[in-house]
Amino acid sequence: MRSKYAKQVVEKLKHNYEGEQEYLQAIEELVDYSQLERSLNERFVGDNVLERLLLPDRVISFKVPWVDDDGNVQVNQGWRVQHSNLIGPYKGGLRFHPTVTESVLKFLALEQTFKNALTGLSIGGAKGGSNFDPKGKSEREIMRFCQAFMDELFRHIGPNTDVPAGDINVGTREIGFLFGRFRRLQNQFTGVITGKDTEFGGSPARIESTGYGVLFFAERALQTQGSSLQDKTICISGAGNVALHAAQKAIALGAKVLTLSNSKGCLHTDKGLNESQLEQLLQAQHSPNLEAFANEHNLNWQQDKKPWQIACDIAIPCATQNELTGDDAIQLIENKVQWIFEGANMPCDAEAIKCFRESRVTFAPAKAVNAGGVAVSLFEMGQNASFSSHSFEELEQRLKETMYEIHDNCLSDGSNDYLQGANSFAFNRLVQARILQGI
Ligand SMILES: NC(=O)C1=CN([C@@H]2O[C@H](COP(=O)(O)OP(=O)(O)OC[C@H]3O[C@@H](n4cnc5c(N)ncnc54)[C@H](OP(=O)(O)O)[C@@H]3O)[C@@H](O)[C@H]2O)C=CC1
Ligand SMILES: O=C(O)CCC(=O)C(=O)O
Repeated sequence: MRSKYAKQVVEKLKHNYEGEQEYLQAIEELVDYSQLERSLNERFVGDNVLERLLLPDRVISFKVPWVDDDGNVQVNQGWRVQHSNLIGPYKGGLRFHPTVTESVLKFLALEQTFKNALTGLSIGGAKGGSNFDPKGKSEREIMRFCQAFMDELFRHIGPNTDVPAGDINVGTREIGFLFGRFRRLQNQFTGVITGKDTEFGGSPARIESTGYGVLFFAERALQTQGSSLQDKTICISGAGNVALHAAQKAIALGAKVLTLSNSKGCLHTDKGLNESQLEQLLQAQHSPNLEAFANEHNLNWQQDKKPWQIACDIAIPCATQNELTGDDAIQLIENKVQWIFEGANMPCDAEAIKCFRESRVTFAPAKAVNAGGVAVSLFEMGQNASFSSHSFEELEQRLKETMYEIHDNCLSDGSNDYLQGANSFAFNRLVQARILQGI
């Protein structure tokens, strides 16, 4: 139930940002699924804390002119949304994809702020990117685009100001190009961006951390319900960084991974993928060609299909926002799915969340489940600040402990409701910080 104050704030934002569908969707989810009424004291309302927490501090928007291989000048739009540095430097990934808009980045930056607060660590929230489509571009074109993007971004970031990282289509290669340009422009070697190659300050576990973290969270959630991942069937969507590392860890923990997918279709096997198949998929430098892989290994390839029509115990959407709709949720529920762990950011649309909550399915939101990536990014920042390094094993252990702690933070309000618990924990931290730091 929204209070009168929360209703007024949401109505105002809906009016002011009409058309920013993803941003408004994230706002409504946060307001509806948290125990905001517990914060409704005089200061919260009088200081208009809710509106101030939901609005980004600033949105930086810029043009990115770059030269293609034919010598033509192309122009894309770039953004950095610095949502909140109340509890730590702005932090969050960069996404290069034709579907990127200001609304998408505003939702991602808002979610990032709450996710980072939920970790209990000292990290603020931001997100950035461009509508640049790297598909079909040469490596030199991608490099020139990254350099042009950094030619503007560099003046807005710094190790204590704002620390970007990767996201869709921004992996170790792109981070290298971005970091190289920053270093040249500023003549500084600092931890200004995370997800770097380990040869120049990267954390040995950052690539694996989001996907592995998803599975550590799932492991803890199932343990709490007296169950385990052993022999559970899992449908995963996506075939990028998060999806493949989630699949790899799921297999290592004894589960059966039935699907992967990409924008072209879905790979399916009732037997489950094995470790060496995952190794082969992880060798592909960028999102692998799943259809060719399915043909090579005699697996089932379903063109233009999503994984959600396949019966499984656990569904882990790891591709993109709103990829799992209300109809997909109904299908999963009919097929007796028991757990949903969001690996991507906001992959379940509002209708799907409603369906899961009305059924007996356990639903755990992205801001809790996929927080392992940003947590290990913070470890990379610490490593860079102290010119030290850590082993993979040490970082994986810290990641596991952090994911268990995030899991327990979600349940700390006693509601046994991951969505409500995650939002409320993060809200409480941010509201406190907002009030204590004045107007
Ligand atoms: N990388 C990280 O550390 C973190 C990532 N996340 C979130 O996880 C999700 C995946 O990110 P990541 O794995 O890094 O990205 P990648 O670029 O590595 O992979 C993205 C995957 O999703 C697929 N995909 C993208 N858009 C669509 C679409 N519209 N329909 C179907 N499939 C699609 C891609 O397929 P194709 O190649 O065909 O486009 C690809 O297989 C995102 O929501 C991201 O915000 C969250 C926390 C941290
Ligand atoms: O590692 C980071 O800074 C951010 C990761 C990210 O973009 C996310 O959690 O969605």
